[in-house]
Amino acid sequence: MARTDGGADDSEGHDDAVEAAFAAVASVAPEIRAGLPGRRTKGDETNPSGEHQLAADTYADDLLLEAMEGVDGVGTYASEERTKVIDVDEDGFGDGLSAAIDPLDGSSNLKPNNTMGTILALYDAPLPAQGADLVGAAYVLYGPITTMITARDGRVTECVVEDGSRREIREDVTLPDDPSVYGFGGRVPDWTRDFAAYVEQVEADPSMKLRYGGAMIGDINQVLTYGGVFAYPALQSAERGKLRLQFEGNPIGYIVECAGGSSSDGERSLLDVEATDLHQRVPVYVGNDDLIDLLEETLD
Ligand SMILES: O=P(O)(O)OC[C@H]1O[C@](O)(COP(=O)(O)O)[C@@H](O)[C@@H]1O
Ligand SMILES: [Mg+2]
Ligand SMILES: [Mg+2]
Repeated sequence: MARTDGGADDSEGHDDAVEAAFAAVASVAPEIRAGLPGRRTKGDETNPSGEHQLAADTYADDLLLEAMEGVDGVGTYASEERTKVIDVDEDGFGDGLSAAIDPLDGSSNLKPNNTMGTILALYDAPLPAQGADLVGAAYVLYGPITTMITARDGRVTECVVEDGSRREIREDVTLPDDPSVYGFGGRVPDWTRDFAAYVEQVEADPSMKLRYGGAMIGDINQVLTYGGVFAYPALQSAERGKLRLQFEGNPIGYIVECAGGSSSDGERSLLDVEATDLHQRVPVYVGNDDLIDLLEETLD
């Protein structure tokens, strides 16, 4: 399902802060990328979701915190790698937008040298916040080239990141009408019966090809490019799935909805899911409207 307004509007004057936050993430993207060699192994420390952190996860997190501290209009910083929200405004009162960041998305892809990303969500509300309070979201894709997708006010733009600056390569990015890719996470035997029934229907369409890369950002960028559906579903062993609402589900739902697609937790738009905890998980289904409608009908 898609919300009709694609999240909160930007009329309350956050334009400069949203733009500055996008620029700040772009500015550190080359440094994050350059720091990846030598930070590819897991350490003993775990993040608040209980996953072992790579040196690269915490390295990227530190750089992004520093970058957000310099952004006027951003009041707080939270990330997948930290337990608590941090005040980053000059006065230390946390006034301004809330930035929620997945510093490295798909970090288990670092060992086999595959695609990864960085995700930014900007909420006009204290964290944890509902997706409907988003005023902007973005991601960086560390692929063969570094690109960045930004979304705000119902519009999505794709840029190449060069020397820490963005050069626009595609404006008004929308999902193609003739979807051709799908990527579904979780072990197949762990899928629910209803989700397996959905997959069967998707696979019955001869124009649909499997593309699953183990980094949501890589898979989402394929959906934005070719049209289709990405899911990290509710599992028999984990009814809330794997991905995190504040750092992953909400910003990706917002971006896909701004690009004319739909998002769902199985029942409703991701942007309508109640936020109860900073690190709460949520099943994520995003893609072309028809494919998400079919998903919601099948899971009903
Ligand atoms: O290894 P799995 O179970 O396929 O999980 C892959 C999924 O988990 C993630 O890596 C989770 O993100 P993090 O790397 O930020 O923890 C997604 O990017 C990806 O879609
Ligand atoms: Mg992630
Ligand atoms: Mg991560």
